[in-house]
Amino acid sequence: MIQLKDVSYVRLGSPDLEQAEQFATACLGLQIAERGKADLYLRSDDRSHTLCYSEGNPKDQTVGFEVDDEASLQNAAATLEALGHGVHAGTAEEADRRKVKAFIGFRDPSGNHIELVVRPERSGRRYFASRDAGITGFSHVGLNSTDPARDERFWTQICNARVSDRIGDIPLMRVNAIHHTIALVRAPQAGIQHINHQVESSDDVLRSYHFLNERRVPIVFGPGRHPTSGARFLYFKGPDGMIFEYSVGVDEIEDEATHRPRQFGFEPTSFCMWGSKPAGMTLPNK
Ligand SMILES: CC(C)c1ccc(C(=O)O)c(O)c1O
Ligand SMILES: [Fe+2]
Repeated sequence: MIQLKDVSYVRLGSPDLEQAEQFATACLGLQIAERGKADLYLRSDDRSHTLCYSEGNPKDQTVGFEVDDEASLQNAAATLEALGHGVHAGTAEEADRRKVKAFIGFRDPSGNHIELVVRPERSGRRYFASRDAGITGFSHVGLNSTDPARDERFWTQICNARVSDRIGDIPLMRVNAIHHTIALVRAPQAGIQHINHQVESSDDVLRSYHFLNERRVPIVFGPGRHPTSGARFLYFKGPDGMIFEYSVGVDEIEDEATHRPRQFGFEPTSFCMWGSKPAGMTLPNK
């Protein structure tokens, strides 16, 4: 069994790094950690980076998850290869570019590009962004899934994710005590469905709603409150249509042994208990 510890980073291809930088710093509220030759590294917490825009095709999207050590990485590679997943062993140069000690890459059953990493770099300097969005850290991703039941089996049976709750066929899965780190959302093709950052307070969510609205950043859902994790949220669109979420107050699962996932219907009230309806996201809005 592969034991995922946490989500580590997202890498997104971008045809326009300047536009990506403008959005990430002036709207989203991330801090520039470094500008490489073709990479823009961004921070949201005490890690060296949690988002990297890389010159290229916006369809190139990767999520990195941390595993314990190099032995776990070798075991993970063997497990995945035995299941028929092509595994790429990252070269030293590729690992440097990701600021990790070592990594492997593979595709999940829907075709999402996933990396498992060992020893992602931390920063000794405190995260300090030029826009005060109240971000406390990168927290979870939504992944497109062409078959959520199949992919749920992959993530739970092979990668030790546990289902905290389900909305219709969307599993919200945890890899540690936090309610969820991965959500699988039905879609016709692979891709990252959304990228979540936690913020400090409900005030930050509402402040950002007005701030982003004034700057004509498309708000696609919220402000609202998820009945599943209990979090107050806001979703908005960034470059190349990528959806970002701020949320605050995500539950933790107190007792791993006794937690039973709840089933919610695939309807708007299961996504927002305040009555907000998604617009421009592939979620039910009636
Ligand atoms: C996948 C969807 C939109 C979703 C549903 C529930 C929660 C939550 O309980 O926090 C999310 O964060 C989501 O992104
Ligand atoms: Fe989310």
